[in-house]
Amino acid sequence: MFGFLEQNVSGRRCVWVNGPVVVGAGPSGLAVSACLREQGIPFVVVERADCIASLWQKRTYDRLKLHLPKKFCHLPKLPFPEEYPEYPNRKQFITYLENYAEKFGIKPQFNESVESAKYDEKCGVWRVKTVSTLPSSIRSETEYICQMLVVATGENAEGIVPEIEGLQDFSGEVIHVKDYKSGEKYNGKKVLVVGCGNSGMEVSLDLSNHNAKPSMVVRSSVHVLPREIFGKSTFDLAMTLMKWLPLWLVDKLLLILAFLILGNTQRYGIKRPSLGPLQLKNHHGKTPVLDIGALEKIRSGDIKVVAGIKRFHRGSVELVNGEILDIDSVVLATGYRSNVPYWLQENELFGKDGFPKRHFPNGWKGKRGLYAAGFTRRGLAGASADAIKISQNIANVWKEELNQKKKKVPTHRRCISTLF
Ligand SMILES: Cc1cc2nc3c(=O)[nH]c(=O)nc-3n(C[C@H](O)[C@H](O)[C@H](O)COP(=O)(O)OP(=O)(O)OC[C@H]3O[C@@H](n4cnc5c(N)ncnc54)[C@H](O)[C@@H]3O)c2cc1C
Ligand SMILES: NC(=O)C1=CN([C@@H]2O[C@H](COP(=O)(O)OP(=O)(O)OC[C@H]3O[C@@H](n4cnc5c(N)ncnc54)[C@H](OP(=O)(O)O)[C@@H]3O)[C@@H](O)[C@H]2O)C=CC1
Ligand SMILES: O=C(O)C(=O)Cc1c[nH]c2ccccc12
Repeated sequence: MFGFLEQNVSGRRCVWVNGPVVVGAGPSGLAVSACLREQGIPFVVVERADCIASLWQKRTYDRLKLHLPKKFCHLPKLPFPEEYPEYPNRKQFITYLENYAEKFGIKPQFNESVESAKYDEKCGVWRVKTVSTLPSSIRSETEYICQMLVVATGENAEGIVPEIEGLQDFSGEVIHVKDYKSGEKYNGKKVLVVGCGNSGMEVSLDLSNHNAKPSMVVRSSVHVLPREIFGKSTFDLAMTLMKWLPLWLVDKLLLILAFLILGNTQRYGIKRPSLGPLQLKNHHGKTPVLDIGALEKIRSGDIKVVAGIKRFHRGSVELVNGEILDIDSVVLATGYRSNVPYWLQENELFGKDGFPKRHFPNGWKGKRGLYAAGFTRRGLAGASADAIKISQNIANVWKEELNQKKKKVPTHRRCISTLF
């Protein structure tokens, strides 16, 4: 896969990659790599962490389980083991991904963070610059040069930390939910959970299960659906209904069923958005909460629902309705963002928000050999769909180029002398 490897005068390693460079070794990067391996195409995977699936290994909490049934979450060419439960837990999912990487011989370049990637028009190549993330190492840099680039850095690359008045002066611990592991250490503590997406709901539940006292901030609205309806996955049911009915009608049915099972969530301070849950997910990327028990705790008062935040004080928080709550700690479950705009110097495929400008199913391919995997806002199933299309497209380009090379001298040779 490495054409050649050299040290240039400034100490930067330059690596010519025969085949695509894949940025990110999460489920999306692994899925693309596995499909490329099956097609016999060489590739290099670059990963900033020291392991595969770093979101799952390092930035998720102990009790996490997939919230969609396993048939919607496996990657291409390898279903979950039969003995896995319907909703695999975090450890099982990580084991599955490790076996996946092993099976397809995926060996990422770990501890290398991509800091910039730019298309070199003159040479017709992508220049992908990485910096070592190892703390003790001197800043070692590598430049990968390739003709195809697969962006697989994820929708959840960075935690969003909102600027809230007084937060700097708050005397207790403040963490983003990506650093939350368990409610164990919060026993007896009053914890403000900011945000009511799946993270905020599940962390509030975990805190309550560990005898902490969570208050969850709901500043606007959210759709809460039961994870299962009459023993069948709500997501599965929705997918089945969508084959026959328009989205708005499926939404109406889901909301009727949710009302019958959960009751009126508004009674507990949780307003529903005016757009239905699937329409909201499709048009705005906002995931409905699939409830695994938080609502019951809200009903019983073990999780308190509170209004938006006005400002923090040293040991308390002031809400927009004037209420003041004494709190010991804060968990910011305030969402994630893509980091693509920080490093990819391109503005045709990706927009300013770090997501492809064109929506599913059209956002996976750009120009000049650029691809986006895992930005469909459709979870793991979306990542798998991208991987299949991307690898197929790369295989076609690859085979075409091989045929052309048989006929004439490859064009990139002209450039090599100017690269160093
Ligand atoms: C808590 C949580 C639970 C979820 N549960 C489900 C679920 O049950 N079902 C479902 O379908 N989806 C779920 N999702 C959606 C989630 O997006 C996918 O599960 C999946 O992790 C996405 O894979 P990915 O490879 O696209 O991104 P990631 O898993 O985030 O992987 C991206 C990788 O790229 C690396 N990276 C980022 N930037 C750089 C850089 N500049 N240089 C080098 N490497 C970089 C990261 O370190 C990371 O390892 C969940 C998400 C979260 C946050
Ligand atoms: N078991 C599982 O499989 C789990 C899956 N996930 C997935 O991970 C992804 C990320 O979820 P999540 O981390 O919940 O992020 P989300 O983006 O879904 O939710 C962020 C929440 O934070 C709120 N918020 C943001 N800023 C503020 C602020 N300044 N004050 C008050 N509230 C604020 C938002 O409110 P508003 O709507 O008003 O902006 C929203 O409720 C989702 O796709 C989710 O499904 C997460 C956890 C568990
Ligand atoms: O868990 C997530 O974040 C997902 O994106 C999975 C997902 C894709 N489509 C959905 C619709 C409703 C709930 C979850 C998902």
